[in-house]
Amino acid sequence: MNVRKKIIAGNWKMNKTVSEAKAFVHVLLKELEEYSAADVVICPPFTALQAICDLLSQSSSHVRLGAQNLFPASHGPYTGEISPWMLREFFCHYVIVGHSERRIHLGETDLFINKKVKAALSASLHPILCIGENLEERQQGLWKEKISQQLQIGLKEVEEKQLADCVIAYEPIWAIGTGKNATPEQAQEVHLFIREEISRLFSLQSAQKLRIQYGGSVSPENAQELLLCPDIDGLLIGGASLDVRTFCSIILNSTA
Ligand SMILES: O=C[C@H](O)COP(=O)(O)O
Repeated sequence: MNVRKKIIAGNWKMNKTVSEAKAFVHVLLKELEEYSAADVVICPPFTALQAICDLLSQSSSHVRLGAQNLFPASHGPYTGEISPWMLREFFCHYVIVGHSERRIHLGETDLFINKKVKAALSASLHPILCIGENLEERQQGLWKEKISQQLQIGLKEVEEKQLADCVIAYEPIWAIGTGKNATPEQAQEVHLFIREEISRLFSLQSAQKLRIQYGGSVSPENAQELLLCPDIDGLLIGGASLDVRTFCSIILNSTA
């Protein structure tokens, strides 16, 4: 039986001022006052973490805070970077690592992402490790090799007991922000493959416990059928998480 609790996360990317973030969270907390069916996570820009942390600490909601990135060191001469311990100050529970936008625009490699995964875990943060193939790799039938490599290197030296604190997000690059989501069949095929790879790298038991999110053009129209797939345990939502009513409708209509 699938006992994995669904996890719906909103990745705002480089969007929203602090006042916009506060207005969003006020409505979110009201809409989700009684809600606990899935874990809900908001990943705002660093600048809004303090304000959202304050709002969440005054509420009894189950909404969790996540960051969009971290640097794999506790402190030091890394201009412009944020350490895992700084994120802990805002009671962040989750941190996105390895998002394809950072891999593409900032040249992040699997090895560097692996350092971030381990840094997050050592500070008791839950890394959301993003993986996924680009259009060319999909068209050439190379997605298995790509995903296998991202998992193998991204989770290198992660202990099996730490894997329980990780979330994997499958985000096909060709589906991000394009309005062309992976079909439930395509996503399920990859999620099952990810679980098999995790079983190979760790154990069947750990693979069965691991939560695997789908991300890429999730909308109120496609969220429910994606979440009905047996190996899809949640969603990592970009564009559709920016409007609070849309985000709430996805959560309430697809996980209640
Ligand atoms: O982290 C979120 C993903 O990149 C998906 O973004 P999107 O929902 O705008 O396609």
